[in-house]
Amino acid sequence: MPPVIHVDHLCHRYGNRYIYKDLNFSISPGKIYGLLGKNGVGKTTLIKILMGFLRPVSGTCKVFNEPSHALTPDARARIGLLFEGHVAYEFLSICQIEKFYAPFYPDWDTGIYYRMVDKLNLRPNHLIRQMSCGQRSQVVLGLLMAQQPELLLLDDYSIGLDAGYRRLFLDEMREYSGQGNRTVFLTSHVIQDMEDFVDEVIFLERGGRLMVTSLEQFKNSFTCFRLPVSTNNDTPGISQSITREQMLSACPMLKNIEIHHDHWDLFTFSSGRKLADALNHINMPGNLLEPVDLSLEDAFIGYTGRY
Ligand SMILES: Nc1ncnc2c1ncn2[C@@H]1O[C@H](COP(=O)(O)OP(=O)(O)OP(=O)(O)O)[C@@H](O)[C@H]1O
Repeated sequence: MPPVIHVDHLCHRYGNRYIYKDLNFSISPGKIYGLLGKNGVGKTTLIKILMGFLRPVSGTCKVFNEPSHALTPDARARIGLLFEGHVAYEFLSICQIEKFYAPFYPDWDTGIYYRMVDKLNLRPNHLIRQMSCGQRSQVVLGLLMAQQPELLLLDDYSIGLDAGYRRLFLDEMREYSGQGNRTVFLTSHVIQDMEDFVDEVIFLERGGRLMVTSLEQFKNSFTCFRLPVSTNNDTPGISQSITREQMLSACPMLKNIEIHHDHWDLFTFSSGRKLADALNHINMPGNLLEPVDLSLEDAFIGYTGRY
């Protein structure tokens, strides 16, 4: 099956500052993809390119095999967009906004829209700008679901939502993605939401390095091991005189190290055995490594670093 999104040698810059020089990835239909990366790496920029708000400086970004900045109306009608959690046209009421959106989408289903917004128990002429953030997200859900899009692009759907509304949103998305070959591509700063939700994660790092992997594969292969720090050189552990940079350059299989006062957390894609051997080889106490359980958020911070 052809990819839903195909990004090839994508380059973008603001002024003379490059955000990415050579970004490449593909998105297959029928899966939920979560784009993860630290603040400022270029997630929103990528979403803006995918949504056609920005034209890439060079390279291609195709959605349904058409350049994202020049999509035909037919291709547009297959895509549901949510940008930074916002619903546009807040001056409209619940029923007015439905009438406004409907003609743009050939598969529009008014019943789906009202199934979502009826949960709010508000009058149809209630204005969107007079709603709470969570209530608005219910209208957003109704507008997105009624389009019955094949691809949903969601930028920061969780802005301002409490845990209950976030859960509601994700439940609807899960139901949506379970029907046919529907694809979701989302960003969120709430990593724990992604843990039970996404199939694939796309890690974007500063400078445009990118890793696409299944969530399961990432959680199975990216691990953390704890090494105690030797206090006053009389307890077993890593010597206090060694720096993080020395350790990283002596042991290339380490992706990252977090230093705490009494221990180091070592993040790696290697097995405990291989890491222990590598540490022993450079006269570090590899035999003291202890595996650490990681949530997706821990793994994300371990992978990308804190700052
Ligand atoms: N219009 C613009 N002009 C100049 N620089 C910009 C513009 N928009 C974004 N940037 C810069 O590009 C970089 C990437 O921004 P972007 O908003 O894509 O990051 P992000 O990964 O979405 O960040 P966050 O997680 O904080 O939302 C940032 O350093 C930002 O300051």
